[in-house]
Amino acid sequence: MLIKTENVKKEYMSGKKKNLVLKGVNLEINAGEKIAIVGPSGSGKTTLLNIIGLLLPATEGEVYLAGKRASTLKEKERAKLRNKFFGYVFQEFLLVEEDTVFQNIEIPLLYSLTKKTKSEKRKMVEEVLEKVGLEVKINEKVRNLSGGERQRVAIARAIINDPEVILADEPTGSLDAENGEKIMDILESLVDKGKTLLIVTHNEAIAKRCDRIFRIKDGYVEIEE
Ligand SMILES: Nc1ncnc2c1ncn2[C@@H]1O[C@H](COP(=O)(O)OP(=O)(O)OP(=O)(O)O)[C@@H](O)[C@H]1O
Repeated sequence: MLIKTENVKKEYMSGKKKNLVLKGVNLEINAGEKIAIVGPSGSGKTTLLNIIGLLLPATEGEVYLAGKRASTLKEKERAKLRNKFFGYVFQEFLLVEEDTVFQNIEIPLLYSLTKKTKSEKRKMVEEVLEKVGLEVKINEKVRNLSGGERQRVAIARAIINDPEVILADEPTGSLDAENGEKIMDILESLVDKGKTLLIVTHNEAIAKRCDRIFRIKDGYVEIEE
């Protein structure tokens, strides 16, 4: 088992009122699985994804990543997991508009422990761009790209450090059906090569393409095989 959550709870404060969004989530995810996280707006999908991805602390409960207890990790180990274990794909892309596709994708390499030469970096960026079918745009500025192309750049950046798990928050949300399907094709091809995928989606057609669906309802997760 690659990822496990044990009785994960998350409470937010909105003003003086407490809002218990996750009331006790128990999940087990195996390597190579394709999981959709679905549920109504505000049900806690992004919250759950971010807790699993070490971007947000749980109020209670525990997350295990490759057997390690997340709560006991030192900051350095957490940073390493964020950089190497997870690849994050968000809807808002978080790309640098004025920079080229190459410059945007090499960013995670700048934070990696093993320093790369310029030509090594170029080769790695070319390889991931080939995986997402965007080689020809390597020197294009991001601001000149379409929504679907931007999402492909975001995926390329997420996989450049060869993560084990891809966490995707509504990666098809801003795209039309055809481009959304194409992005899903790319994510599926990565799973075929051994990666694990957790994808938050409102789109039932995208969810149906996954091995299992985690449906958040009233703070708990119902699992559909
Ligand atoms: N930082 C925060 N502080 C207070 N409340 C928050 C915070 N982040 C999220 N919430 C609340 O927690 C609930 C769950 O939010 P979350 O973004 O996880 O839902 P979601 O299922 O991903 O929603 P959507 O489908 O609309 O993106 C919402 O009611 C939201 O307002």
